[in-house]
Amino acid sequence: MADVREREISVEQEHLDQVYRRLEEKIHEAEFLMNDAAKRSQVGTPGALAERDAQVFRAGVHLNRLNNEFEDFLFGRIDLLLGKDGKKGPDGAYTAVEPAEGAVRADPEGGDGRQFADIAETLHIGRIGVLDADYSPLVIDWRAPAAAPFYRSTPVDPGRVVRRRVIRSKGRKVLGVEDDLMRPELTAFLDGEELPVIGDGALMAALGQARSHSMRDIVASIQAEQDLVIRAPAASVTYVEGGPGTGKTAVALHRAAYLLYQDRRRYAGGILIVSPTPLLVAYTEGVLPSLGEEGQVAIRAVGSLVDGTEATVYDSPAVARVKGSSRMLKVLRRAARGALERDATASAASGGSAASTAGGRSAQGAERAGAADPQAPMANAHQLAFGEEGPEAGGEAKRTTPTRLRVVAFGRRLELDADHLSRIRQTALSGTAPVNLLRPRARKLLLDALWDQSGAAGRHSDPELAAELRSSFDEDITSEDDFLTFLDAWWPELTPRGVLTAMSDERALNRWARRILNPGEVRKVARSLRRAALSVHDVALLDELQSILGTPHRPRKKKELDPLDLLTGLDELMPTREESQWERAERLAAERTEYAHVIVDEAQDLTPMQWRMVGRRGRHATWTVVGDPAQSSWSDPDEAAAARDEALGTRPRRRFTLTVNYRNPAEIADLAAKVLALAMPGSTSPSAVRSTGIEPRFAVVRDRDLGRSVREEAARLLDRVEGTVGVVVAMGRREQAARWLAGHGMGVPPGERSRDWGRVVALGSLEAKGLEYDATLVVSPAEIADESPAGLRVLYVALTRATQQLTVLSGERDEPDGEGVPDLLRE
Ligand SMILES: Nc1ncnc2c1ncn2[C@@H]1O[C@H](COP(=O)(O)OP(=O)(O)OP(=O)(O)O)[C@@H](O)[C@H]1O
Repeated sequence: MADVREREISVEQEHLDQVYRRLEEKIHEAEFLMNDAAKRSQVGTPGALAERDAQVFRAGVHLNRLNNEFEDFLFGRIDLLLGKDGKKGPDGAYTAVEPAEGAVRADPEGGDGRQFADIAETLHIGRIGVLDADYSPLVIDWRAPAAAPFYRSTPVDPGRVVRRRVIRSKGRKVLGVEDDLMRPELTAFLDGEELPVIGDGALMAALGQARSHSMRDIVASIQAEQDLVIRAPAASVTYVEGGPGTGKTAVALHRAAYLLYQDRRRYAGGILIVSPTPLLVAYTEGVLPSLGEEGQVAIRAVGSLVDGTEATVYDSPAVARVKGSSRMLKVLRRAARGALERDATASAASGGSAASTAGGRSAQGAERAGAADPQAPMANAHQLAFGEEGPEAGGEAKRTTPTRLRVVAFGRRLELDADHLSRIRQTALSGTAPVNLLRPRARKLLLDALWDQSGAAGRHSDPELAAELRSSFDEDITSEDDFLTFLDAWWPELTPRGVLTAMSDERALNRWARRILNPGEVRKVARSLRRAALSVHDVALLDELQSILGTPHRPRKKKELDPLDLLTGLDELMPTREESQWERAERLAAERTEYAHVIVDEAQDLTPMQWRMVGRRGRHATWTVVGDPAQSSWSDPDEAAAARDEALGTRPRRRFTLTVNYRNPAEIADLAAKVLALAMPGSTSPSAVRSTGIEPRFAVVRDRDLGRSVREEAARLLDRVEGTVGVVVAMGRREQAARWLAGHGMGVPPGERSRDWGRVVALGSLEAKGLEYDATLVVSPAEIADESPAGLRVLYVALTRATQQLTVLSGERDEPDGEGVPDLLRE
């Protein structure tokens, strides 16, 4: 058998060598194109320059792909029977292909009923397609319709596939092959020799591998039910549900690569993948480059969807529940209008007037603080643990709204008092237009009121003269610095951050949240907004505020010219350089706020406000939404579902369910199923595809020393697995757990120094979303479950992270029995 294996490896090696020879030829071609393009740069006509840019762009992309060091560049092969004429299935894949009549023949001797056939075609599958010089395929791109049978064929429905082979290689060397036989009843021949079968199949080989801190692609072992999702047509909404470990994240990533391959032009508009945490972004972001796709896909954590924000702080569950709820929408709308008038009551009460007068005090500086200030205290983000409220944003100079406007025009002193100003503001604010876009309207209303007061309106009966007089009146006033300073203070340009800061004032928030939030909620939300860092839930509020406020139109800055060129007149002679195709692509990617396709991972966790934020990024997009309601950490799934439906609109949905758990061995999946039964009675868990024979371990905190027990149990797991260990604790303990694992304040015994603690990670329960480890230590199930209304579902997530071993550590609160099994996990 070893001989056969070696022989089969050398057969694949020969093929790989041929592929590399061809790739080298293609690299030379691409280099030639680049050089040729460089030469054309000598020719200066605009047409030639544009053509050169386009050519360099294409050749550069090509070279980049070919030079990319693909590990296992070639990974698959299928051996096929002679087929009927191929027909495309509804999704573009050749699934309907069946063997041709007579492709399989019965034993000529009649003997034991065995069947025989000849292999008519062999296809190699890889990360990108490579054609030979005569255009015959040496490697087929895994996303091409012809590659679909590699994934879709099963022994139940084999189609033309007799043998599916996964080829393992590193660089240019083939290391091994694993075969699955799709038609075991058949004796097949290739070039007159019987087709050999090597190994136990690729899936089991892939699943048994140790995990690292980044996810691997599954391109060599995608299963049939997953392939249906990956290749589903992109129209409307593709909706995928499946329990933990069913490959939802993997499928979502492969789908992005598939869509790009299938319609690159359409998806030049960008694909956005929304992920729940920065940890999951970091874990998954290597998958697309390994599939040969980069650039057009943005993977963003839900706390980083607004440019320039990277929120990692979590609000306490009570605060998150309010901030995530769609009740906030009305509060924000009121706040965005109310923030214009910050501290009006306070300043009126103290008799203060920040009015701008023609020769009197000016409101200078009034606009610098508070709502209009982009540098308001929240900009100063730093990491805080869940539940901590952090330092108060004190010491900020409060912006006060001027309560009087005095100007001198046409030799008369004119004045608008607080009541008048307030009426003008109300008139300007009527309607739903974005607040920042209403400033010109407010300015116009002020001028109208001053004009009325001036009495100049009746001076001329001739309409032309009257209009002239009015426009010189307006000019007179608006050219005064004091009027402009007043306007800036009275109707400042608001920023989302500024309004959020204004909402940290409990009295103000109370006004804006009247009959929407109760006083306790107002207090908590205002307090949470006074901390220095943005929370993950604040980001959706910022985004909502941005759309409520609007961005005032600013004339585009004129290109700056070199003063010397201006002096010498050279600027007239120098043609302005056209933006190159490359620069344009980069600029568009940087400016992109809407996408052609949006993929939402862990969709069950999006709050209503987050759905609104994500929805704004895909107003004209097609969608792939993957999630598992049983893992939802949001307390009110019905409210979130309504917001989701609003974001997705009336687009039709195509639903898929994934049913097999590839991550957890049966021993761990069975334990997790007990919590699922409590968290969502009646729902079924996915079936685990393998078992290890290793039961979960139940440990109990020793000597009431939680920290030391955590470290001991983590060390024990480190010794038992080759890859990573995740220690999952309640959110309130995440920083404490990191200190325990670092050994702070504990004497570290000599034996421990040799352990590789870099393989261990401490995680708050909400951060464990989507991640996986070789081994997991779940600390105090009761603590995790009690932390929020969705606590049992969060615990279910924590228990389903391990690919090999699981330890559950219980404290007193878990009420462990004699075996250490906590109350929540008993029968
Ligand atoms: N066809 C496959 N071949 C090999 N490995 C697979 C396959 N499908 C899934 N896996 C592996 O199973 C694990 C779980 O996959 P993934 O994280 O995508 O699941 P999930 O459904 O998103 O889980 P969760 O809901 O818990 O976040 C990953 O390690 C993934 O690589």
